[in-house]
Amino acid sequence: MGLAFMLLRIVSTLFLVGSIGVVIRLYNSLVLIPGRQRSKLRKQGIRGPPPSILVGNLLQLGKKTESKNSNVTRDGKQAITHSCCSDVLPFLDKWRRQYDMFKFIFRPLVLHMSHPDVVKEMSAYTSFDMGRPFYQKQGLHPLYGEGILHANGAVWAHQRKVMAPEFYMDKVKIDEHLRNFSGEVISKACFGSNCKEIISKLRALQEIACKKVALQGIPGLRSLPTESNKEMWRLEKDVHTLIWKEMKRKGADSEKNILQMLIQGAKNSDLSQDEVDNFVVDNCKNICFPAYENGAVPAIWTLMLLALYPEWQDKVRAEVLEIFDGQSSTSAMLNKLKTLTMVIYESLRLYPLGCMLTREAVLDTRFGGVDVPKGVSIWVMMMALYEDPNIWGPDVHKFNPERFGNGINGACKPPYVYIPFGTGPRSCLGQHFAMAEIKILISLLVSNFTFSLSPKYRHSPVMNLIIEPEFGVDLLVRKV
Ligand code: HEM
Repeated sequence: MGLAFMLLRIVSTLFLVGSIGVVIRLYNSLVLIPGRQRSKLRKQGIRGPPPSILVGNLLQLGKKTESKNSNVTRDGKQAITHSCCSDVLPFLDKWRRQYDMFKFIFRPLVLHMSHPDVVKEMSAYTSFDMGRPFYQKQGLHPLYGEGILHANGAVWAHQRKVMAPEFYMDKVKIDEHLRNFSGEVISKACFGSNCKEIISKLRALQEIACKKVALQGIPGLRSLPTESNKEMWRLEKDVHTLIWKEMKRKGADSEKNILQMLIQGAKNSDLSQDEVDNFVVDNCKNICFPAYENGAVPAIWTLMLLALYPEWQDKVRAEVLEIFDGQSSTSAMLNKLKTLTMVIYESLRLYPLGCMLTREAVLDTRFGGVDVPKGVSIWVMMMALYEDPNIWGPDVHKFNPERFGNGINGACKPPYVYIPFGTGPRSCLGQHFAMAEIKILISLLVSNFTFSLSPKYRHSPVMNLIIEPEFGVDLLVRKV
């Protein structure tokens, strides 16, 4: 009895001490450390809306304005205003004005900046990086060089798909077509064949991740065994297994694709077999995940804008017909598509793929004139920069590709604020691939069809990890 009582006392004491330890730890990481960080930043004049514990201001940030029912007419220019920042992140837009324009803290650990100078410094900074991906460390750049050429080939190989019968229909919801197209392109470029299952699972993974985006910052949430977390883990595992099978199946293949380049690069390293497998699978995942959506969505926005501004559609068509002259495209031809490049740049300004660039201070650092404590995340709000009249002039909310007539340097002051593909050592690995894909896709479409916005189209940019049209884009399509 006495022994049992003693044991019970020991266990309950251990439990009590353990619980107190956990509470102290949580209090420290959720209240004390962020509080200290906030106070350091506040002393330097950086203010922001009062954050709540755990989620800071994330829930407010996730709220968007009611989707507008824009009655788009065939010449619907008046019906659409291009003000993505205030549409997608209305709170951010409000706070930006309220708290000293550009600098504020918006959740305990996040320092929010959109001052142009910060971007310039960011491009030079490496101490903010948490390490470059392995393929970069090894000097492997699977999407540069031959990767891009391969993308060209893959896109052209799909020319007939774009011209499939459903595209001759009068009314087309373009989104699914372009997503399927982009999925096939990256699948071919990466694996040498159309791995529909991998792509559809990545899409499902992205849809779940979108729903959780507002809650991402809540500590520990990702590891709770909730239904959606379990579904996400299952999908992640499935994608991993499918890519692994693909890798084993094609191991000795002589075909030139990203998978082969990764396998080759990994083989030349001193990694163990297990590490090689994980390296190849993880990199394929990292490349396919952004490529699938990122290839399609900018093309969807560009088509929406060309449908809305037929004069630019005509200019792009004339340029494409003149340069391609009935032949298949080459890299040199793509480089000559100046008007189309200007249109794509303007489209990425008004409807950027992501609204921010993020870095974490891994050390106490001085950055943008501010002492940034270790552990603070810095979010550069690209979207806010793209809607700043001081940078772009009074027509900032207008679609005016002409502003890129003299390239990025001529379009904005200072030029480094326009960074659709990010900046520094972690900038977009697929930027040349993406530009080639979008250019070829738009060229094919404008040279075969004319299009205008359908009255069914509802303009409502929404943030689902990336900024996409909430209800898709409905076009009226006619064969040229
Ligand atoms: C127009 C389309 C695209 C845009 C606007 C875009 C934009 C971006 C941006 C802003 C980043 C973050 C850069 C930074 O933090 O500095 C990024 C990273 C990345 N993108 Fe893209 N992207 C596009 C298409 C693609 C495509 C098609 C692929 C793959 C084929 C791709 C692969 C990647 C990868 C792997 C990273 C991570 C790079 C790293 O962390 O080192 N992207 N992209």
